[in-house]
Amino acid sequence: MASKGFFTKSFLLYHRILHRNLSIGKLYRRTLSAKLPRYPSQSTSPPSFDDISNKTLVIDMDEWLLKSNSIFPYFMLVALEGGGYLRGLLLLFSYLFLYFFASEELMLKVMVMFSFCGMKVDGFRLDRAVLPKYFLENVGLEGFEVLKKGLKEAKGVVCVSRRVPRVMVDGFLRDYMGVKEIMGREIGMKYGFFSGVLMDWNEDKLAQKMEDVGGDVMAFGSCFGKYSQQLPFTEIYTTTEQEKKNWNTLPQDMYPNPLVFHDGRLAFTPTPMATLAMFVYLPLGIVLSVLRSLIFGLLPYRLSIPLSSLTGSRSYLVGQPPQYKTGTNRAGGQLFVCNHRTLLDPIAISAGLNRPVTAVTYSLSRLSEIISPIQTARLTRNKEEDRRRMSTLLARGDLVVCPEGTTCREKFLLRFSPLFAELTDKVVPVALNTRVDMFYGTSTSIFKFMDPFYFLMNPRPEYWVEFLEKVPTEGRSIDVANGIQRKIGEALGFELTVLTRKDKYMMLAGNEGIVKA
Ligand SMILES: O=P(O)(O)OC[C@H](O)CO
Repeated sequence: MASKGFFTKSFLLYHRILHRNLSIGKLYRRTLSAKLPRYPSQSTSPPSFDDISNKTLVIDMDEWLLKSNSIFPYFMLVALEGGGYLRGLLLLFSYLFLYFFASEELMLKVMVMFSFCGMKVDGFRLDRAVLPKYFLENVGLEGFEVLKKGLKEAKGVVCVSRRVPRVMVDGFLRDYMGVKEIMGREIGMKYGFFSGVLMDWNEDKLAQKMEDVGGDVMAFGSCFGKYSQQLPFTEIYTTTEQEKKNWNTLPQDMYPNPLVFHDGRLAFTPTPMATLAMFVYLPLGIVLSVLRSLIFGLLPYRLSIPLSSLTGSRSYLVGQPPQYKTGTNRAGGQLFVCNHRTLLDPIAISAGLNRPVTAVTYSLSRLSEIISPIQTARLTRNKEEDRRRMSTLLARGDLVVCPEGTTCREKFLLRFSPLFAELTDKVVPVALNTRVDMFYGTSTSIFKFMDPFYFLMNPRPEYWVEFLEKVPTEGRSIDVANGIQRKIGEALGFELTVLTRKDKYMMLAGNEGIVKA
């Protein structure tokens, strides 16, 4: 009992001393920072944000914002999506070779060299079109909260990327995180091409920036500790790899700007092992893609669906597909209105109905038209001409329209163009969803004709087709179109937007998405 009392007293004494020291530490930090701003204190505890309206936050992206410190996947994305499979393979082999003996800096320089050397500077859009998705999936909620607070309340926020070059992070930080001041290492350029040489980190530039900003500077990231004597930080907050493992991932509904569009073929994070697995799988994937194309192109659906499922692909039919049209509609066939996931949507609907349909297309490559197992008909984007063409087709038989006009990979629906609502008195909305595990079957690249092959190259591609209740097309066509968009959105749990094909192509490819036949 006596010893228990002794321990309790000792513990309380220890606690009091500790508490006093910590309080003094806090005071010390403030006094110190006021007198000697060149020697800031460092803290691993969460920052207290009483009033930061006159402070500037400097946040290290790698150390404070991203959960995983592995940056190889971002370089592999640049190499594969911007350069191709050969460049990706070279990057992978050089990385695996150097992994065991090269320093971090050497590895970084080699990765930059293999990913960027010879790539055109003009039109480099991977930082906006491809990389943001992968950075967003790696943002730690705890680190993000600091950035969010800073952007809302602080005098300024500067994001620093010491490892991933600035050209790779700019789009993500600016467009999705809302950061305006971004500093990072540069890559050499010559004659409009990246040389692949990674420039040294310029501490003077950061110091200059801090001087311009003035006032109290709170730094987030342990790397700032190294420079605490050269840079005017007042407080430095650090975290460890171990701590970051316990961080939560930023949930999608908390993204400051939603990720509606993204591009690139890869549908997985290309870590070294995942990339190696993809290269090993690739020959089999090509065989599977050709085989599945032949199965769907040559055989009737009652054979092609079970056969393709033997190759690993899956199709799910939800709800009862409508039978042949009976009734007194103006037109001869039924009009199916669906959301747009891939070029294969009309084929999936045709398979669900177990009968042929015609699909209207816009900016489809000639090759895709030739190899299509169903009939396709081009639209012109001239309203009168398109109405005439669609009415003629509908009079002849069933017609599939994707009024979004372009595919969307994420759980969003783009604006539905209302022309279809003027063609018939009833339409059948169809909700479509897909799942891919290795490659996206859509793109804005010049090799768009490869889209269906990429979809079929996945180890286990999946399609869901849900036929919804018929909808009358009474009232204004725009209201009908919005109503059907809402119905499909509800069935899929997707968010509705007013974004268009033009918005998508301008953002991802910098053009309006007109594909030459
Ligand atoms: O390749 P997307 O995503 O622009 O979609 C193309 C349309 O299906 C063409 O009709």
